[in-house]
Amino acid sequence: MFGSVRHVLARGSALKQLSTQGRLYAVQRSGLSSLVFVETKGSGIEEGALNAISAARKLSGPVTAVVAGSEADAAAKTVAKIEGVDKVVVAKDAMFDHALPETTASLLKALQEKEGSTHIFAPHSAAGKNVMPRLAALLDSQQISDIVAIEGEDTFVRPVYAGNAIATVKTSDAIKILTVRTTSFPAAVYSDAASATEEVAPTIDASPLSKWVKEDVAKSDRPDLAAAKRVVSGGRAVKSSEGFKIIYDLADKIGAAVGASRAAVDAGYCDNSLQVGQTGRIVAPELYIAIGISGAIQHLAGMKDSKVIVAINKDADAPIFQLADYGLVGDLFTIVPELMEKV
Ligand SMILES: Cc1cc2nc3c(=O)[nH]c(=O)nc-3n(C[C@H](O)[C@H](O)[C@H](O)COP(=O)(O)OP(=O)(O)OC[C@H]3O[C@@H](n4cnc5c(N)ncnc54)[C@H](O)[C@@H]3O)c2cc1C
Repeated sequence: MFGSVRHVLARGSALKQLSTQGRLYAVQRSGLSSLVFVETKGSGIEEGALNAISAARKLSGPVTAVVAGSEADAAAKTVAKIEGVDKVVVAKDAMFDHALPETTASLLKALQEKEGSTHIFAPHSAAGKNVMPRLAALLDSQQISDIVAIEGEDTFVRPVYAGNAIATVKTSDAIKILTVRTTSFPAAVYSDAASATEEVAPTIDASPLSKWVKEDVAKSDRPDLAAAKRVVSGGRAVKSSEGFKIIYDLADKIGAAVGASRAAVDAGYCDNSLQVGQTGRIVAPELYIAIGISGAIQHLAGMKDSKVIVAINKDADAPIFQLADYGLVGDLFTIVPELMEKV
């Protein structure tokens, strides 16, 4: 089902190459260099940056991390210790808080021009997906989204059709704008040595187009879905939010994060931050247990790279069993309590 249909898409017309020729020469003369957008969380950073830095490291040339926000100086101290980062540029200004897309894109454009970067990376996170297309438009480039491998300085691999095919994309754009599927690149590690940091204050204005209102995040003591080693997910078959409790119980028993299908989320059985799939979170844990989930391609797109997949479903012909390493056919309300007794 997930055979890799490979095709090469050559992008960038001759006209476009001519129009960007000046910039192409400018970036080629100084060789490859990458800029990585690191999203800050107050004085901390979003972990996806570690995977984006690993991806950038696959190219030759220096890697510069961009840290922005009112506490960027504190966050920069963390980023400077990430292995593979050659320099951290720090834009300490409250206008960069919350990675508002238009303002952040303008910052990255200014830094690309300053550094002469050939490649700009961000995680394929909500912020990355929001900022990078705007940056691509500002730089007259085309974004390549959700890359899972890098074959060369202009050639990248990404899933298409909800992960049912793999496209190898070759771009002739002078500046490559890339979002990275974080589960496909190892997280960069921290070291004792710190790279250089440089404070910058580019002359850009905060965009009036979007403003920060508030954050409404479901609080949970369970492991974070994206980083968890084990995930237990429930589908429509749990029938209600009370029924979904069985998913939480098993997850807590084995120290797992909780996920859900879109049908379970849409029915209001659980919070939408738990949704796994094409329009939810992409996960690749060591163990994924899908309970009462049929295995629609949009769900599989978010979990098919899990190392071991266990499916519990009363329909022996459910598509999820084509992907599962272990399958239990039967009623989840019988099987899950039995399983909990045994683990
Ligand atoms: C553009 C688009 C994007 C989408 N994005 C996502 C996404 O990100 N994530 C996602 O999950 N879906 C997504 N979907 C929806 C997707 O197509 C499916 O509708 C959804 O995944 C189905 O959820 P489900 O498996 O829980 O429900 P169902 O398909 O209804 O499956 C329920 C399963 O439970 C089994 N079952 C029923 N009762 C029991 C029982 N008592 N014990 C055991 N098994 C039982 C049934 O046999 C069935 O296989 C998207 C759809 C579209 C069009």
